[in-house]
Amino acid sequence: MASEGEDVYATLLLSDSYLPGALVLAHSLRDAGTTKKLAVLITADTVSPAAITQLQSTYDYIIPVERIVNEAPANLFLMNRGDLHSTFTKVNLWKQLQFRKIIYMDADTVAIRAPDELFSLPHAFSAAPDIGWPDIFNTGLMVLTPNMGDYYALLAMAQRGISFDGADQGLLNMHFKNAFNRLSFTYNVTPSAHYQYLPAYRHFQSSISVVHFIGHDKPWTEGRDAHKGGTPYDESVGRWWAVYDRHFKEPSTDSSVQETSTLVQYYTKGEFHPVMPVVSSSSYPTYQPPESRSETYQAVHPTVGDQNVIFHATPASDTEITHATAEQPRHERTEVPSHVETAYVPPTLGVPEVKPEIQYSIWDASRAPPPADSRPEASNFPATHYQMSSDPEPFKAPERYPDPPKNMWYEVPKTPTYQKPTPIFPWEKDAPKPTRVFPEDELDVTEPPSSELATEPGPPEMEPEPPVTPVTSTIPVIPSDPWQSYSRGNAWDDIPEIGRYVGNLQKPRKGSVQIVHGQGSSSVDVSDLGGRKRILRLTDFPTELERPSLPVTPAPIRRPNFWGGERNEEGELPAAEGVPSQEEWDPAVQLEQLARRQSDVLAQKFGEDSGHEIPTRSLPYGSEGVVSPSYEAKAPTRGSGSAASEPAPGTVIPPPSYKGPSPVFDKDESFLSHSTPEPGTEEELDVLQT
Ligand SMILES: O=c1ccn([C@@H]2O[C@H](COP(=O)(O)OP(=O)(O)O[C@H]3O[C@H](CO)[C@@H](O)[C@H](O)[C@H]3O)[C@@H](O)[C@H]2O)c(=O)[nH]1
Ligand SMILES: [Mn+2]
Repeated sequence: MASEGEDVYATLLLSDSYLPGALVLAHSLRDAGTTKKLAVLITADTVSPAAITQLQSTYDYIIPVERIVNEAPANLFLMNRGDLHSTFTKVNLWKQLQFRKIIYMDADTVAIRAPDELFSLPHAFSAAPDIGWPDIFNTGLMVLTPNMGDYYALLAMAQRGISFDGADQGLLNMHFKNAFNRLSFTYNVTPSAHYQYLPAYRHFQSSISVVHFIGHDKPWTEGRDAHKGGTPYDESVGRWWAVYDRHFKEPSTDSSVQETSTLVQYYTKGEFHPVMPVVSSSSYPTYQPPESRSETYQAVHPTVGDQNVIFHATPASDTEITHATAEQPRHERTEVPSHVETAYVPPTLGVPEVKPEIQYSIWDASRAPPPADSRPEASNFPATHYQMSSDPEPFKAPERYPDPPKNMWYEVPKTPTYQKPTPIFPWEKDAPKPTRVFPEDELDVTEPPSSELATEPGPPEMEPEPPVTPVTSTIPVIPSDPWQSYSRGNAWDDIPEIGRYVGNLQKPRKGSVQIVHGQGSSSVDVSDLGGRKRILRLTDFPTELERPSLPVTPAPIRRPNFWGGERNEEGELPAAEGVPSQEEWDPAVQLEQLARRQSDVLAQKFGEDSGHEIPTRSLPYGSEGVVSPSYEAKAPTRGSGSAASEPAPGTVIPPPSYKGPSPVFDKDESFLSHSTPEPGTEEELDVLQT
């Protein structure tokens, strides 16, 4: 753990592919004699354990941080650097509060001299100008004071993808704007293959502290022979390789370095020469190397057919490392016995141990076809077998789980956001505070509750309106027989404000409200004002005594009849013209009259002497001599019936003709010619019955 307020050099490793850079940087600082500690921020999801192990040999602090990915990386492609999708992770530097000051250096920088003096700067943030746009700073070297204010501001920007170049340099320049302490360019010299200002370089060359290999190509991805010239860039690349060779070039004089350098070589173009442990010695045919090459050794990757090997560094990295081993100087090795077969151990699975007694393959794929009897390429891939657990013990949860992350942050709102809604109803203003009491808490209460609430309300007290007293207790005592003392009142019946409110609502309809006064009545006329207490018992119904008796048959509702006629004043239907009144209508007499009339007509038509005798016929069985009890023979008031033609009661009626009505009947002959209307609707029948 870092001591309080320590100064530290820090770099960032987002992928194994920058491992050579990170290690060369650390060694360059150490070699330059810095007294400060070295820290490396790593993203554990994209850096392999083998790389971390390698870092531990050089760095004092390995600090895992959350990877911050730019979710809107469009601007990155403007500079063709999609591989910089996660450089926002640099933001995590600002929350390393365990350090007083940090000199951050990209993993693609190399120190010519250690710039320890930068720790003494009073400024919170310092950086050197960028060669592409000198008004802004380059973020390959920054002197910063960790603080959470900048951290949260930068994090918020990063999460929104705010950066003009899609990476950290655009983001940090947008945040700090011109508020940065501008460092000399000598602290972050960024030469390129196209560097043109040679006189300046020569003039300031001796004061250069740090060189930074900006751009897609890095010294370790181009190989040691790529820049052998004398340009400023070539010279800078040479400085990098000098540090590399001091620590990682094989054969190393330092045995500890030799044991752990394989992974670095793997990510350094031209430096990887895998060792292949023996897997079998006799069961496979052997390969005899050509005589001419028997004294040299060239290790090759056995899984590919030629010597240009491309490895994907990590699943999360899109950086490719190319090894052109065919161009590399061959390493002298002991001659490999001809009977030895080899196997490949991928360096990412661990750093293979190089033991002097291990013997090597001698087939050079660049010069000869594969041995005729060799095994398939992938036959020696390592295989791991996993077995299902046969442990019968049920799973037991551990006693405690790891603590939640400490760096989670949530600000509890200081003032509650809840606001009481504005009252709508009048009673809301003086509403009693709600309380919650359980019945068992109240069992020892002997005092009955508020009489107005718990007992049957008596006659209303016509008192001057008392001041509003809020209901103090809403907890009734549970009686032995709850039905006896059950109140039909409501709490709000006793609150005058509610009475007034409902009264106002009902004002326009006051006249039609049925208010029952009387003994035992609990209702009070809402119109009965005059300074009296107005109580409206909405839920109280009148007792049986109070209720007026209802008519057995309710009076029918009179409506316009279906003939469309108006009612007369009494609401009766208008009298039909020519229709005798009910009292005057005796159906038996009418039948007789009809029959007789018909006979008369027939007699006139056919003559007395026609020879046709109209037979007499009795009335249908049971209807002889039937006279309506209410019948009183009267002269019809209207109609065509003649009084003279009416027979006296009891007269024998001649039998009717069954020829029925026919054209022989003249138009105006006096017999019943109107048809009986359809029976009326129920309403009309109601009217008729009364
Ligand atoms: O696959 C990767 C990519 C980047 N890095 C780290 O991120 C840094 C920035 O990437 P780099 O390739 O060095 O970017 P530059 O080519 O230097 O590009 C410029 O633009 C970058 C994005 O704005 C800035 O981070 C640099 O400081 C600036 O010099 C590296 O040094 C590493 O520390 C990795 O570890 N792995
Ligand atoms: Mn860089």
